[in-house]
Amino acid sequence: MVTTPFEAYRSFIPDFEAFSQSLLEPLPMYIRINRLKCLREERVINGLAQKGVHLRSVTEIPDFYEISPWGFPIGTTEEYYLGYIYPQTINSALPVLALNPQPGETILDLCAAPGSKTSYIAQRTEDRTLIVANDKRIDRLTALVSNLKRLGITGVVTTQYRGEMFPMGPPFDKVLVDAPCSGEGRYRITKEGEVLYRKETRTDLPAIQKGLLLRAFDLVKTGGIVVYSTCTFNPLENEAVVDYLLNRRPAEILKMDYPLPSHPGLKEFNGRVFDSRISHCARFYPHETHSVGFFIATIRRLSGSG
Ligand SMILES: C[S@@+](CC[C@H](N)C(=O)[O-])C[C@H]1O[C@@H](n2cnc3c(N)ncnc32)[C@H](O)[C@@H]1O
Repeated sequence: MVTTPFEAYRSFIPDFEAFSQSLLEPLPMYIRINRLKCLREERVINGLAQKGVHLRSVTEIPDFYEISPWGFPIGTTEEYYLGYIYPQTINSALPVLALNPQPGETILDLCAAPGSKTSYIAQRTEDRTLIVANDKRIDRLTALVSNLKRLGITGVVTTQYRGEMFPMGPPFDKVLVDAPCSGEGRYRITKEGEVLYRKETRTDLPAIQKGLLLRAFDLVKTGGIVVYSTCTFNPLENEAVVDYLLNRRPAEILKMDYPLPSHPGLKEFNGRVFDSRISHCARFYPHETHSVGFFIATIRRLSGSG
């Protein structure tokens, strides 16, 4: 039996033993082909094959490929420097697919750096949407700008605000809140017993997440979409945050068909009962998706004052 820090979640994580076992396996590695620059995918497939790297198309997610061997330093290849590929885990595509960005829309990515989702939004819209990519950290925004430049993306404006205080102005069509979180979904243990991706934080993450989601909602137009995502299992950073919004604003949670296996949002946790609409949120587990753990709420702003 594998011991993990997730015993408190045993009651709701499906097939808990398989889940725990999966945390001992290395994380599969994926890339996205950047079609804004790479017009012939054979160029990438053949170029990487010459270096001993093989690609398997992830049929469920447009533009994504699993690479083998997993540990290959893909960020040192010519294909990476030319902006033809972007290393990105498959779950990270899901909030963008949920946002369903369309050319001509104005989209705010409230916690954007280093730009994995911003750049996928640009790719999905052929760089024909105006994206405002915000992050509170300048060092991470610098990485975002460098990524966008390498990928050949032009339709992005960057801003540096605490998202909770992002200035009110003309409303956006859509807002993505890929929130700072405890990152539990990235937890793995190596054969040597080393714990990967464990984050220690003294910050009150749920308080920050609630502030970000509320502001995102106020920044989107009536009928517009807010997607809230985290890579953690913790219900206090997921369902409880969405519950907080539902109690304060006129919102609807959309029931989505995600292309990877998912489970409904929880009805309750530790005796705390959540709004029944939260069952339309989606939870993703690493042993079922072969990727990191994830949570997504796709929210529509309704008219009215709440
Ligand atoms: C999960 S990461 C975002 C990853 C990014 N969406 C991507 O796909 O590349 C969370 C980001 O939120 C930023 N952040 C943390 N607190 C914030 C706040 N109060 N307002 C805005 N950004 C914040 C962090 O600097 C970090 O870059």
